[in-house]
Amino acid sequence: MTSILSWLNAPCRPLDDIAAEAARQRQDQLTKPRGSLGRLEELAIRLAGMQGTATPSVDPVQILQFVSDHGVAAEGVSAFPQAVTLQMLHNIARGGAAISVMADALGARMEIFDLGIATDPGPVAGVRAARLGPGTGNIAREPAMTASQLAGALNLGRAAVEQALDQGAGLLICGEMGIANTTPATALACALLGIAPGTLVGPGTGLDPAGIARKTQAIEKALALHATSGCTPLDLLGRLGGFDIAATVGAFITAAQRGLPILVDGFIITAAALAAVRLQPATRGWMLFSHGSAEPGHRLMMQALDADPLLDLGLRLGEGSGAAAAVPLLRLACAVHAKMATFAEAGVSASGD
Ligand SMILES: Cc1cc2ncn([C@H]3O[C@H](COP(=O)(O)O)[C@@H](O)[C@H]3O)c2cc1C
Ligand SMILES: O=C(O)c1cccnc1
Repeated sequence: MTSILSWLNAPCRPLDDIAAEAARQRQDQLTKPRGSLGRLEELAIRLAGMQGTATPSVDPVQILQFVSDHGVAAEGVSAFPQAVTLQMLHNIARGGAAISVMADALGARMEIFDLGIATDPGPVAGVRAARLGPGTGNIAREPAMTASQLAGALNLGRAAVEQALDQGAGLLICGEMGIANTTPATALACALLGIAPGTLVGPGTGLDPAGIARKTQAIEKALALHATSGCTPLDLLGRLGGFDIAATVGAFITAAQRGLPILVDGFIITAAALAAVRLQPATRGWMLFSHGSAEPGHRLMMQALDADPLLDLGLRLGEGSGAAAAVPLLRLACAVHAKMATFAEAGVSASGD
């Protein structure tokens, strides 16, 4: 296992401090009061440091959409039945899901993966079959993944990012769809942060209080069973995570190693981001955080990552939708950085004295 996944330990690409400093200096010469474009300035500077260029660009935007089932759905932890995962796979592929419409509106590339839906859909136009099993194990009773499934999911995320890089991607978004996946995301975050389930658990797709109590119990059982002393973040990912979450971890670590900026989505993808940072702390430097999810535990995960989201729109969908919503901000940050006139170019006085 360790040898199959030795790439996980390869160092992340260092950020280019010289390019970031040059971008900071350019921002101060643009025709606006210094700092007046606030976080748009910061975005351009960070992207310049990641891409090692004075003129960063996030295009083409690559969305990787990971669809998979979660055995813990059997514990009644979602407001929706497991069959919705398969139905949504077809909907995403046909263009009817929120992320499908957003990707189209943004002109972003989206690749859709079936990583293991409970029922094998057979060939579906626009979907890559990369099935690791008929969903994960029920974490309240057994580990989510075998060692080879975990390695398969991590390697798949890696290969997908390598392909996106070959196609010139400028920004990575990972999305997920899989009924019940706020449960493994919560369990993983609880184990990584040492927080009790009652503090992090939330309604997901819309559980009532009795449903939230069932979900809390399922997570408590899973933690008692799997989060034993001495287990590593990789053990926790395999025992408590999901195919979607593990593929995202593999994708994020690879993006940081290969120098591709990451735009992190909501609750589930942030749990994956947390696991990636625990495995490879320097991954954090490659992450931008798109939005604060309405799922209550998201705030604590973001605090642990020292992350301040760009948007707070009350979204609680997943699919990469919150990250997609923030893409126009990144594009605007890059555009003003590259195209605004400097004080010297425009003949505008650079100071009030
Ligand atoms: C129609 C529909 C579309 C979705 N798209 C994303 N999710 C989101 O909700 C699920 C997680 O919430 P829980 O843990 O409560 O099941 C995941 O599939 C996530 O992507 C959806 C959920 C539904 C019902
Ligand atoms: O923020 C998310 O990613 C989220 C929240 C609730 C349900 N599904 C996804």
